[in-house]
Amino acid sequence: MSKFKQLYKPLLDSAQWLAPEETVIEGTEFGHWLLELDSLSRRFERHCQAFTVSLEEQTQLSRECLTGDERALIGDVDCLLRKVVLKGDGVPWVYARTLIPLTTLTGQEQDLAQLGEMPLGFRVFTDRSARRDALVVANVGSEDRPVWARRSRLWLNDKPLLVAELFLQEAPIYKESLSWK
Ligand SMILES: C=C(O[C@@H]1C=C(C(=O)O)C=C[C@H]1O)C(=O)O
Repeated sequence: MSKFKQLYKPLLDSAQWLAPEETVIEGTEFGHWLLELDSLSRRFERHCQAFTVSLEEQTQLSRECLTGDERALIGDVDCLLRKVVLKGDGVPWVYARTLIPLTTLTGQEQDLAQLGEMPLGFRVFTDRSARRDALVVANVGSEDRPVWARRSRLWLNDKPLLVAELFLQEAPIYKESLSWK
């Protein structure tokens, strides 16, 4: 089992999601990252020479495996599960887990199943219909050493997908000297 699966999946699974206004993130530097409504990949690109995605796993997930929360957000449907690690200059920055309902993988959106190592954000945010909502955040670390995660729903042509992201220790969001841009 890969390190990512072993360490990061349980962290994301344990997240107690909160609305941003219920947390301390607003007005902070890292808050600007967590609240990004546009593409996170595009923003990361501005903080490294080479932004890459490594595809850890892509499998089909039966609707019975969804949590109640997930069902409420994307429907009671079978999904494609995509797990990736986003890297800046080879350093792991984010572990991301995306649920793409099979009902979303229709028409123009069929290509979402074939992204491979192309960042999902590059595909989604070039589409004019793209939008993000239902954004929640969680600190899965401690108060002294926060490890931030967020979950949000993306819409493409009114079809949903659900992305959960865990911001790893080396991610630029923790670097105070870097202003958000
Ligand atoms: C959703 C975005 O895409 C990023 C890329 C992902 C992928 O390739 O699977 C997953 C989550 C995101 O952090 C984004 O850039 O905002």
